[in-house]
Amino acid sequence: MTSFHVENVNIARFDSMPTPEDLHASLPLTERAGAAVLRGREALRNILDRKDPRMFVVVGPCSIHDPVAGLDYARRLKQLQEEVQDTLLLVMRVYFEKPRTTTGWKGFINDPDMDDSFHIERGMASARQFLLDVCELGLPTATEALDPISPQFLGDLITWTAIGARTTESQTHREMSSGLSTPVGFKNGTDGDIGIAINAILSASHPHSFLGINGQGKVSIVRTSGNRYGHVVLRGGDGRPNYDTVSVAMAEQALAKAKLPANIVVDCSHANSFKNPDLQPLVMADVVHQVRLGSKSLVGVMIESNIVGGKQSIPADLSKLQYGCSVTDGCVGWETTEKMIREADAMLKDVLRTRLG
Ligand SMILES: O=C[C@H](O)[C@H](O)COP(=O)(O)O
Ligand SMILES: C=C(OP(=O)(O)O)C(=O)O
Repeated sequence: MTSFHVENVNIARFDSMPTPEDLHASLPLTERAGAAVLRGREALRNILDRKDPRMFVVVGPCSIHDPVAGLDYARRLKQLQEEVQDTLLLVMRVYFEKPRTTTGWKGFINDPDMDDSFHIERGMASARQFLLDVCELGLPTATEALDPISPQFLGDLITWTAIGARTTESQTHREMSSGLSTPVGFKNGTDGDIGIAINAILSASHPHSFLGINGQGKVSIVRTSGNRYGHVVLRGGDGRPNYDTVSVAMAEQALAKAKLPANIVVDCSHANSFKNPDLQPLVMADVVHQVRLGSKSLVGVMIESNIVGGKQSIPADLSKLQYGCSVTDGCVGWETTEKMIREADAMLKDVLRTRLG
């Protein structure tokens, strides 16, 4: 035993977490929730394989911070899904992990009490409960996979995964994606570079071996078989949108050059709307218009939406939080969301027949 302090110099302490199996045992996947996940994944694969002419819409809050409001949102979305199911597959954004440009609240798993107490063990359990509740409604869910360990805890409840603009270039995230059970949308970089998303799709389509944990929480060599359902998400960047016809055509060319299927999703938020939620309907209408004009590569859109439009900062006194309003990026409110989706449904009705040819 030496007196040298050379290891974990900057680690204050380790606290234990339940294992993924422990959490699954206390909050098991139900028959109904599992069926919703499988149905949603199959529908997405069919859209990406051009066996289903519909578009998918990843829609919901920028981040979940209040499960009660989140479930209120999910119930509304479920009703809307029934109305538009012939043209659109709605997948609820259930984002618990927020990548920050510098610092800020990192989401419901990391800090469920939003007071820097960082009860990750409770955050993970509440996140699983929330996902179960949404899947029980029969709604498919979408999330950003940021922490490479989280999918072991939550992956059975996820239908679509995003790799964010800040992590698409990360080898860790590409390796993780190669083993995910869902289709994965890779965002272009924050600087607008779509090349990193194409490299990510290529990388994730191959098998990888890397370090991770298994269901018993044991450090393991994870060996994956590769994920062939990677696709690009255009989110704009460097202060410029990239959902216009020229940008979409350039993305199609880049995908063709890489011998990848032309599957493109447009994120109506972020740099595509200069983070101004009021502009998201314009982006969505433009994308749907491109589909009406014959675009076959546009398979989906993303909307940041909540019950109440806009955003709020996290107050020191949490009782002052406005119900149903984002604490991260600004969102469109529920009425606008309904209008955007109903208008898209109406615009797509007569063109879907021609999409599979
Ligand atoms: O979607 C959410 C944000 O755009 C992302 O987490 C970055 O946020 P930030 O720039 O406020 O840190
Ligand atoms: C962080 C997000 O997006 P991006 O990675 O495009 O910034 C998001 O969709 O929540």
